[in-house]
Amino acid sequence: MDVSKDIVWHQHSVDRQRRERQLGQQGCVIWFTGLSGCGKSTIANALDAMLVAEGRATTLLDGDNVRHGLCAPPAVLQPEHGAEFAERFGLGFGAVDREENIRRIGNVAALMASAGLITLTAFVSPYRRDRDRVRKIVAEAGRASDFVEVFVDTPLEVCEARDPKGLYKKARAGEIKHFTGISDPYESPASPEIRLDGGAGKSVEALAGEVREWLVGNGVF
Ligand SMILES: Nc1ncnc2c1ncn2[C@@H]1O[C@H](COP(=O)(O)OS(=O)(=O)O)[C@@H](OP(=O)(O)O)[C@H]1O
Ligand SMILES: Nc1ncnc2c1ncn2[C@@H]1O[C@H](COP(=O)(O)OP(=O)(O)O)[C@@H](O)[C@H]1O
Repeated sequence: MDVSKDIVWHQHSVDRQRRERQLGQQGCVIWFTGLSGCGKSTIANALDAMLVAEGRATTLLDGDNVRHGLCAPPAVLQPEHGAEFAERFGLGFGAVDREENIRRIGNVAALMASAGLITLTAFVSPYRRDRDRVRKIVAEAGRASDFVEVFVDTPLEVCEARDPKGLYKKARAGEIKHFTGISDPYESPASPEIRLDGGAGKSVEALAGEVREWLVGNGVF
């Protein structure tokens, strides 16, 4: 039985253009990607604060936070939902789990952009194919220019020296499997809209400012 045939798209009376007119802006997705510790969350957070101070409507989705709820690991789901459910829907860091993590986030981000929000996301998102799929989802929900990939290009040595959560230390000790940059790959974006030099001594505000300048310069706002 093909259940998908029984699911029909519902056209709502308030469309995207109406929501965007009301907010006085166009929705988009600003997708930060990079190694753990490269600065994604901090820079996205600073940009978010800048945009909100200018009166723009934004939202910020962050890997660590989303993995507490929408994309929780099996151990978080198990007490409430049971072992079978947790095993089926809980997400870890293997390639397929990351694929599903980014698929869920990508769809949520596209929905938020469709509601007219400037949607900032901060996920490691190490696989090019997963990021490209999100680009496609976001473009299909609106315009091709709605997806802006921001590669926070910080050398592994710098990220590892920062190690604010002690995760690199654990990964080196073999206590965390599939750790990006150590025991798992990171596929750098081939042609991101924006590349930030996260390890060159620039301040977080300067890097967030670079993204803002690009967005204004390229007519995203
Ligand atoms: N194995 C492994 N690899 C990478 N990161 C790990 C891992 N285990 C835990 N963490 C912590 O989880 C955060 C990354 O979650 P994401 O949802 O962004 O990852 S992914 O996009 O699905 O690859 C990441 O957050 P950031 O440091 O903010 O990037 C880490 O704190
Ligand atoms: N441009 C920067 N210069 C100096 N320290 C930074 C810079 N960007 C981020 N940091 C610091 O690096 C650490 C990791 O940043 P974070 O935003 O948590 O990275 P990610 O979200 O990519 O894991 C934090 O302690 C943060 O304060």
